[in-house]
Amino acid sequence: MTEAAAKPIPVTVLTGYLGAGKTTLLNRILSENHGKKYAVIVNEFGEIGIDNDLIVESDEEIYEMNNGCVCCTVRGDLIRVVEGLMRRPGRFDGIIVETTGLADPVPVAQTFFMDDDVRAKTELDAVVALVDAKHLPLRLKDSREAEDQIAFADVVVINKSDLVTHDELHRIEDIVRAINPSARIYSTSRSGVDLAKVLDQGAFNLERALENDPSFLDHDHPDHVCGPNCDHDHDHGHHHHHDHDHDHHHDHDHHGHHHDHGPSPIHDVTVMSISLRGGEMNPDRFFPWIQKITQTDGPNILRLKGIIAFKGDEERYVVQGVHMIIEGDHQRPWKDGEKRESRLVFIGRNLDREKIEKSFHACEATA
Ligand SMILES: Nc1nc2c(ncn2[C@@H]2O[C@H](COP(=O)(O)OP(=O)(O)OP(=O)(O)O)[C@@H](O)[C@H]2O)c(=O)[nH]1
Repeated sequence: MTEAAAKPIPVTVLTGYLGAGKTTLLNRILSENHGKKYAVIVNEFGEIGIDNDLIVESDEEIYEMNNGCVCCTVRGDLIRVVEGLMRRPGRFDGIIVETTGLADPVPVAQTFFMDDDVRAKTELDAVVALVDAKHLPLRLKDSREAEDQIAFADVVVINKSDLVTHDELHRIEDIVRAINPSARIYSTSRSGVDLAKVLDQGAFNLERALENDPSFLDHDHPDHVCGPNCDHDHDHGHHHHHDHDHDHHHDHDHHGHHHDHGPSPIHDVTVMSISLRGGEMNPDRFFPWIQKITQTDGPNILRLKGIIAFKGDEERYVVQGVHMIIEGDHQRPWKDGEKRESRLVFIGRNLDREKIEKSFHACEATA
């Protein structure tokens, strides 16, 4: 084995709340000409895989981990994927893990210390948190996750600076600094931060992680014990001392005690997702519908994203939103043999599933 191959592979964990700009940053990493090769691991939330469709096409290897409960995905799939990558030394310069917007980055980070083999061959380089400058004040009110993600990060990228004033941006910087005084903080739009400030940082600080959470390295971390229906294999020296009975569904995650502000609440079970799948859409119905729904239900829509097939349109149309801000664009031509269907996911609170489903299907093109 060459010396280069023996060097631990740096791992960058991308975190940040739903819609903050993680995939936008990932796409830059995959498209920019930096001469490095990354393996990408994406964990997504929502029943129908859309995130993978939003990642630019590139030569990089992309591993999707769909719908796993964060603790199980981390303990199972993530270790397996990383171990698989490690068997091919020299092929990658780094690993990037994009976590779901609702995930606590702590168990993801822990993975790189728990398994001896993984620990020896990888090096957690930095936890990078994306922050949506426009919606952070709202997030800090309603989502403990948003604060936890910032608190645990080594690098914080305050994104969407185009949606706020200078004064607001300074206020956001102050808030982020107050939550995490030791992080490197950058402000940008379209996740346009200099990649040299994000990758290869050597910024993860185990001592700081342990200071914030003395049980960070414990195999039996109290926060990350799985329930009885956990389906991951328990062969990592990880035993179940107590059950906290959660159904292993996609809409929950765990909180580490890495940021000291009182007892940890139960995960955010109020967040739900609605996955819609339909045929070709009539644009004259679809656009007014999506406009209306984001105006009326916007406060409850944390995230929406979809790939839409419009009748008579040769290209796939991507629609994305965060609360009332929505954007859309053609992505690429439909490929031969690709099913021309429309998929749309809403993630939010108090969403009326039946109403949304029915009105979505009413936008379908009739023959
Ligand atoms: N106005 C504005 N929009 C942005 C900016 N960065 C990203 N967006 C848009 O915000 C939406 C969400 O961006 P993503 O990069 O998909 O966010 P994400 O964090 O990967 O989202 P999830 O994976 O769903 O958690 C997309 O519609 C982006 O085009 C920005 O700086 N300004």
